[in-house]
Amino acid sequence: MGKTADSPGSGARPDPVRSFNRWKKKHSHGQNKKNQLRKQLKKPEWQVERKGNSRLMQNYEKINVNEITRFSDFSLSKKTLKGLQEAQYRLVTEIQKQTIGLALQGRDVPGVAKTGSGKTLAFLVPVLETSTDGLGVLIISPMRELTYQTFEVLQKVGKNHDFSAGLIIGGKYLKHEAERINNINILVCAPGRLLQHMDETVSFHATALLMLVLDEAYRILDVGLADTMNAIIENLPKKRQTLLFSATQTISVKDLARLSLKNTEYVWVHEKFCEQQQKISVLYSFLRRHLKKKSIVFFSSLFCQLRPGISILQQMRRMEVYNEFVRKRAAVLFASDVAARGLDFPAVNWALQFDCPEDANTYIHRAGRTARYKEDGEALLILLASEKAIVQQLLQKKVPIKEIKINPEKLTDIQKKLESFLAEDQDLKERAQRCFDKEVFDVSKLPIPEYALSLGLAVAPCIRFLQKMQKQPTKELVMSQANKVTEPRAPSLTNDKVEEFRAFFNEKMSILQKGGKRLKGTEHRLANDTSDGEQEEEEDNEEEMEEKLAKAKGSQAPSLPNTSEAKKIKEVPMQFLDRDEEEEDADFLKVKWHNVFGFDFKEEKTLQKKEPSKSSIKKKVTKVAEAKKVMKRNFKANKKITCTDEGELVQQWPQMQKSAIKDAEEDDDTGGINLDKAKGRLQKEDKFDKEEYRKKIKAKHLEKRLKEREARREANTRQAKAKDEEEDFLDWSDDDDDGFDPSTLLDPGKYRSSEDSDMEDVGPTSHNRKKATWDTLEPLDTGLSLAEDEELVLHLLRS
Ligand SMILES: Nc1ncnc2c1ncn2[C@@H]1O[C@H](COP(=O)(O)OP(=O)(O)OP(=O)(O)O)[C@@H](O)[C@H]1O
Repeated sequence: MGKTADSPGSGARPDPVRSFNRWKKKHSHGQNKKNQLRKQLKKPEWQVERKGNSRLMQNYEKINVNEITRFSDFSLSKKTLKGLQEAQYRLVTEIQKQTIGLALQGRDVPGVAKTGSGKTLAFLVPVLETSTDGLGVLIISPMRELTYQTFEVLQKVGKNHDFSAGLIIGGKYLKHEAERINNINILVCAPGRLLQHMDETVSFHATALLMLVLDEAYRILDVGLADTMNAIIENLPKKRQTLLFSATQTISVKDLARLSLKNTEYVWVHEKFCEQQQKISVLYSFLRRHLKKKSIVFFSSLFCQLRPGISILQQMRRMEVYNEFVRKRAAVLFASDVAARGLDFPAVNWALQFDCPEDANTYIHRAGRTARYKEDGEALLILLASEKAIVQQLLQKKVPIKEIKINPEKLTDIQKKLESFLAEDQDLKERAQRCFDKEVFDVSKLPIPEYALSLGLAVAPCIRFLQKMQKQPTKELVMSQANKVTEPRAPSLTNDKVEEFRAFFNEKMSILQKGGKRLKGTEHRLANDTSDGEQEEEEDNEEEMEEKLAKAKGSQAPSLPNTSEAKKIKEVPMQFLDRDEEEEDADFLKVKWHNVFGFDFKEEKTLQKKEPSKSSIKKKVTKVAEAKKVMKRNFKANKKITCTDEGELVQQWPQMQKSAIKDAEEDDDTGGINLDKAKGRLQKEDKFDKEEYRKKIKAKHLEKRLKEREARREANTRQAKAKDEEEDFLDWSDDDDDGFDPSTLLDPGKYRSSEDSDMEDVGPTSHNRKKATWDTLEPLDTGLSLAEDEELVLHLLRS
């Protein structure tokens, strides 16, 4: 019998479905076990991240600056790279290229680069790559506006990170800040408020600090903030990384020591040209480092015309200066181009060209003052970016040039020294200010603030003609318009800048003019002008500004979800981002970016733009209002008192009221100016002055006439005497009648007519003489009153 397919038998195949199910059960059981095991083995996210970070950190040492073009070329975390990409930052700027790698390697980096070169990201990227528990990073900026800006960028680029970041900007909400400041990993702040928390907030400490960043370090380390910064630094751990960023100004070696910088790499990013305001420091530093050499420093003739305080041309003409320079082994001669041609100075080590030569030929002549005959010598040309055209000319002339980078560590910044010299010496200061004289050169093409600094002037003088020039189109402009040339002369002070400054100034003024307690405080500080007044003033202003901000924010309240939140915002005008408390409890390390007060910077900005604050509306200040303001301040002018010949003390300035009518108004202390009364008083004063003046003139006339009469009388006496002598002579020559010539006698008529005298009758011609006299005699106008004439006559009669 045959087997059916269904019948079970010993050789029957197992049911595939059942066996699959059995296999599946077994396999999934194993898989579950594996999964469970895997789960057990899995590390927390933060641990994984740390591991990744340490892998990245191993790559830091391999960073090669020359190979960096994009942020992704650095060994950065995914979160930072994502943030950078989302903010459209891909390629690095020069300062970022030069500093980020060094900072990641843990070096202290003082970085100097011009404004707008991307310094903010240069320090924020390393900040974001610093993993931290507690307060790990402090970013200090000198001004409130800067802290805002920095915080905005930090918020944008670091949004994928889990740190908490906070911005404290001062104001009266110290307590509110104090409650939250401890939960911050990255703190952006201004120095004054930070120190206040260090002093007053018991729970606040920075013992775990890993990185200190000073933005605009030059200003933070300035004398005005020196005490505050020293106190802050005392509260920070010594073992930390420090990044300092500054625009154009050098950071002195002393300051670097103050911050106890170690393992420092100075980064100086410039276009390999000298900055205008550095020129003088470069020259000074060069000379200090070549004290045993003989150098000639060439200034352009223009510089000589500017009278830098030493008569350069004159000295060049003087042979003894020439001889002395030749004789000395080490000396510096300041020279103009006159010396560049022809004069032979043996053994000059350096020909230094402080001002760019007019052309390649002048360069060659100047450089030719060194390396004469078989001697060695070197030539150095200090070039500004605006003078780079000369490089091309020199290359054309086949002059070999080598670019030298200034080593900032060896550069002595004498800016402050220059400024203090000028502060002490008014004459020197005036000379420096005169350097802006338009006769000398085209000041409109100057970078004014930089040029002022290079002359030691902290503030550029007011250049009226330049402002006028900006208002009126120049000839060139008119011509260029006629020729449809679109590039007019570009004055360096734009109207926008002037307007910007004016708005800023008005705002500051309006803050000062506010009434109430605060104003009194401000006045007090102004009068006392304490040494750290600058900082206090800044913080006080900050408080005022913050009040304004609060007002602006108050008006924003309706757009907020509920009133309690709105109240919160109103109460806390500063941005203070910290971690959410609930979240903090749940996961201590995982702290999200969270804007507690729901404050939107953009909204804030547009709000400020849309709603011009009272202060930004330009107020027309009348002279009367200004005078009142000055009166309220109770300033007292200096007195100038001189001593007359008679020993009487006379007050010259301020002029005293001399009129007899010293009105009772003086006692009228109503606090304002009564214009009508003041006018009346001035008129009376004027009348009194005129009378006094007239009297003085009359007295002078009288004196003059008396003198004239005296002189005439003396002349008459002399003539009478001469006549006597003549008569004597005639008597004596009586014997010799033939020798007498009557024509030698004086013509008495002539004599008389020339005199308006009423003297005695002298002989037979007296009648004629009298007639002649009366014919020509005009009635005498003494210019005096009748009484005075009488007095004069009496005086004459008496004498
Ligand atoms: N790598 C980059 N790619 C594109 N834009 C950048 C980059 N770095 C910075 N910027 C932009 O350049 C501008 C200037 O940058 P930043 O404010 O950092 O300059 P700064 O040197 O700090 O200037 P200041 O001294 O005036 O503060 C900013 O608008 C910034 O967004």
